[in-house]
Amino acid sequence: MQPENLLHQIHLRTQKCTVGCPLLDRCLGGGIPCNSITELVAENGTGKTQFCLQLVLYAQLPPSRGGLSASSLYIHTEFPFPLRRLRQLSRAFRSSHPDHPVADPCGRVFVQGVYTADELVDALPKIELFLIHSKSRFPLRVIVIDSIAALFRSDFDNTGLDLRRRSSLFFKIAGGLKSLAKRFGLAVVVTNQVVDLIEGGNGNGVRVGNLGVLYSSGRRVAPALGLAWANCVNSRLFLSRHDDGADVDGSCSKSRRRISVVFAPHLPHSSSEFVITTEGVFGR
Ligand SMILES: Nc1ncnc2c1ncn2[C@@H]1O[C@H](COP(=O)(O)OP(=O)(O)OP(=O)(O)O)[C@@H](O)[C@H]1O
Repeated sequence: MQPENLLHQIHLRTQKCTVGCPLLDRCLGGGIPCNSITELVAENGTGKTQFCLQLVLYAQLPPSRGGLSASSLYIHTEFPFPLRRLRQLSRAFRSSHPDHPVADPCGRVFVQGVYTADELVDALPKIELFLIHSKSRFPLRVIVIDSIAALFRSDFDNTGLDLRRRSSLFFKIAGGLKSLAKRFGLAVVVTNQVVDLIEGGNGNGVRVGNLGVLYSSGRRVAPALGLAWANCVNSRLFLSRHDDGADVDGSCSKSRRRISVVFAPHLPHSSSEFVITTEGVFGR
């Protein structure tokens, strides 16, 4: 067997979950892969949460339509959970899939608030028990953590001790999630924020993935949580935003949004523009 055949087989065997748009699925090689952790990284308001909300609804579709016939667990780390938006997307999902057998798709999304990294570590064995004992027609196959960065924003100082404690928590959380993902065939998605990089500097001097530099809203940015966390995720997708200026009536500004593959074991570099509408997130 040649190495490239092996890679081809792994790629074919990994089930993917549609993100709810054929153009975006194509850019992502079929959707969000199971058995691994995918990170969405972007500045505030770019659409990370919109992607995740759409994913947990579309995961309910059968595999013949790109889904996993699955329920999802949405762990939110910032208050409040966007329930109204989930309901709005759910209505759009229902009208585009009138034959979907579930009357209320929101009922297949379990929502849990977790507000510290230690709480998340404590939640992992409970999620494992739930996965072991769940006998649902729609088994839990998607876990979203929105956002992982928020768990590490406070409570940690810039001392050696705290940095070690932080890295150790990264590895505990990512190790636990990866093990669950592999054992139960889960698609795990985590969102991460960005920090501004000082113009002229080269960040931490380490290039991670296909894109040398990341720009959003005209600013050079880098994923929050740094290199230790970058090594914890399998795939990283970067969502960027570029404002085109104010509308004619001056009421609001239009944003062009783009999703790009920074690194992924199963994908070359690719990218797609996308828009967010009342009905959801769509590539174009
Ligand atoms: N009902 C809606 N109709 C159209 N666009 C919407 C709607 N709700 C949200 N949006 C768009 O989604 C954007 C917010 O996206 P989202 O909350 O996913 O950002 P985010 O990247 O998760 O930000 P944060 O890091 O602050 O959570 C809004 O700026 C708006 O453009």
